[in-house]
Amino acid sequence: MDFYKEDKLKAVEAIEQAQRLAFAPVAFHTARSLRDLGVLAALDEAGEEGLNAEQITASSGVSDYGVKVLLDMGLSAGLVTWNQARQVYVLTRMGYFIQHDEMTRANMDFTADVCYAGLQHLSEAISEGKPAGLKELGAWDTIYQGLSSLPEPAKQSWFNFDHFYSDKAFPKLLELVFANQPSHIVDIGGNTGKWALKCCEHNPDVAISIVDLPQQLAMAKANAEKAGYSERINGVPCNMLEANQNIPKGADIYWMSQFLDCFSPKEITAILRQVKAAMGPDSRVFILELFPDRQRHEAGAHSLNATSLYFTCLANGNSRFYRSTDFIECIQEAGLTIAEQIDDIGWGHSLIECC
Ligand SMILES: C[S@@+](CC[C@H](N)C(=O)[O-])C[C@H]1O[C@@H](n2cnc3c(N)ncnc32)[C@H](O)[C@@H]1O
Repeated sequence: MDFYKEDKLKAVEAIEQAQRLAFAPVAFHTARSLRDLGVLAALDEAGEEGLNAEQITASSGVSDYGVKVLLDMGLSAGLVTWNQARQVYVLTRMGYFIQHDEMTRANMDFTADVCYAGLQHLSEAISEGKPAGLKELGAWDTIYQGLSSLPEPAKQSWFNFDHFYSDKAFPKLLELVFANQPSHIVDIGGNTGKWALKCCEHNPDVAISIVDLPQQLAMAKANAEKAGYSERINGVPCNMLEANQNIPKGADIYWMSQFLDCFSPKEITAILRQVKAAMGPDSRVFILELFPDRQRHEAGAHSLNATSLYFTCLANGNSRFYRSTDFIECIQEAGLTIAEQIDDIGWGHSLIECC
């Protein structure tokens, strides 16, 4: 990956960065507290004039001690600047993004509510090949069995994170997927049914079969019913890790969005073989994934590499966001042929079409 080919830091910068990393959890929680306690909002409203500690206390209700101890760390973390002459704090651009940017919020809440407690078990997860941090959320073997019953706020943050990334990609994806007017789409790992609902809204005739674990399907079915699409969306309970007979056969499209990254390479190949066996002569497979090595910006690769460790520590212990080169090997091993790959959809998704 081109972003990472050289060591760019001089020694003095490297030791400074090492300290930033050593205290990174403190900076993280400081930023989140400043956001959630309304301190960043108060500073945002004040603009370039800034506010002194007394004014921030008056506007946010946070104690004088709280304002000063948090904002002094905020200075070190780059969230605010300090005007010595006027004794005021001023919000920086980074502070602005922590307060307002939707992607930053989705990432931060996911990290805090879903991953943070579990990540302390990372070495154990790597040694055992199991999601050793998941016990911090519930007593399941993998997070997928527990998705519909995650405790709050983890549940909300998990779904916000997942949907944030898929929602942005939907308009372009609908255009690509409906180019050949499919009448039956099988959405494997269809989750809450968001994609199925979008497809039904987009096209009045298409029918969707959502294939997912039984406990997940209840939520998808309820959503389909609520939207008035229960006749066009059906649920197929199915554990794709078991040899299945019940994946609908001969559909126009087999759709897998952010699904295959939930599995190990061996499992991905086995799942794709099952899909291939269900395909008819004109069926197409569309795989929507996020690949660290296909990102335009280093921040994209950074986010994906970090999220991979959620898979390690909390999801199932053996999956990740793969490099595209590794992923393509699984597709080829399953006997599928790649017809097209389109990168840079939404927030950095890649769509692979296979036949
Ligand atoms: C990360 S979500 C993807 C959701 C959705 N497709 C999207 O793009 O937002 C993964 C989905 O795969 C489902 N899943 C995980 N393991 C599965 C399995 N063994 N068999 C069937 N579905 C599974 C989960 O229940 C979940 O709905």
